[in-house]
Amino acid sequence: MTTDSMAWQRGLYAITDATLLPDDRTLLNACDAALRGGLALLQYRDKSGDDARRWRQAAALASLCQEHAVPLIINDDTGLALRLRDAGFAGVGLHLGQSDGELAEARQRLGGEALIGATCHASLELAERARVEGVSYVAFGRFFASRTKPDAPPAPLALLAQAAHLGLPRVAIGGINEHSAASARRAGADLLASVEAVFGGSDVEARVRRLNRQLAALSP
Ligand SMILES: Cc1ncc(COP(=O)(O)OP(=O)(O)O)c(N)n1
Ligand SMILES: Cc1ncsc1CCOP(=O)(O)O
Ligand SMILES: [Mg+2]
Repeated sequence: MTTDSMAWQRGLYAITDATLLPDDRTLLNACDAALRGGLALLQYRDKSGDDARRWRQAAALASLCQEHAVPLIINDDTGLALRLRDAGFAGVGLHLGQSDGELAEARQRLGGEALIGATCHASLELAERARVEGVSYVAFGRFFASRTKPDAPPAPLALLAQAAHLGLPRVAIGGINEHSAASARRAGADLLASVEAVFGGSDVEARVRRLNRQLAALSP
């Protein structure tokens, strides 16, 4: 797989959740279904602190994502992303929040090709700094109420248009679902990042297909 294609820059960005997907089988089945439904990006987000589990699950997802030619983004953990890359998995990227380490250092360690994203909350200044540090995309939000991360700082939709000058794909996160995706897209989001709308129900593939149909109806 190569990530020099632009396909990752627009569409649905699914993020895993250890509460909704508590064991390996549930996680892999759900991610496989989501990938079949059509994702631009998949993020592995696991706060368990269990290194063996995180390696096992991330490696299984990296293999799955490679089959589907979709980049796998590792949340928070530059070391895990590097370890996967060094194990030979293609298309492994990284997402860092404001307390998750230095973006410039991650860029230097992962190299120029890796997809690296940054949480910018509601701040254009953070996004401008992240761009200087070499990120591939900037993420803003939360834009709507989120049960996954209810205390994430809120952001106004108008920010998405204000970030256009950065020239980077803009991710909208926080409460993105079939009721809110259209307004986030119309406000300027290139990528719609979601946990619950993708993984919060039984038929994951159908949920993803529904969201994609909605987005396709709004394009270009
Ligand atoms: C695409 C995307 N955007 C934002 C976040 C949030 O990152 P962070 O602020 O570091 O919070 P945690 O996800 O680590 O709880 C994200 N993970 N992905
Ligand atoms: C990780 C994160 N960062 C800001 S909101 C959020 C959670 C997104 O989950 P959901 O799509 O279920 O609101
Ligand atoms: Mg983080």
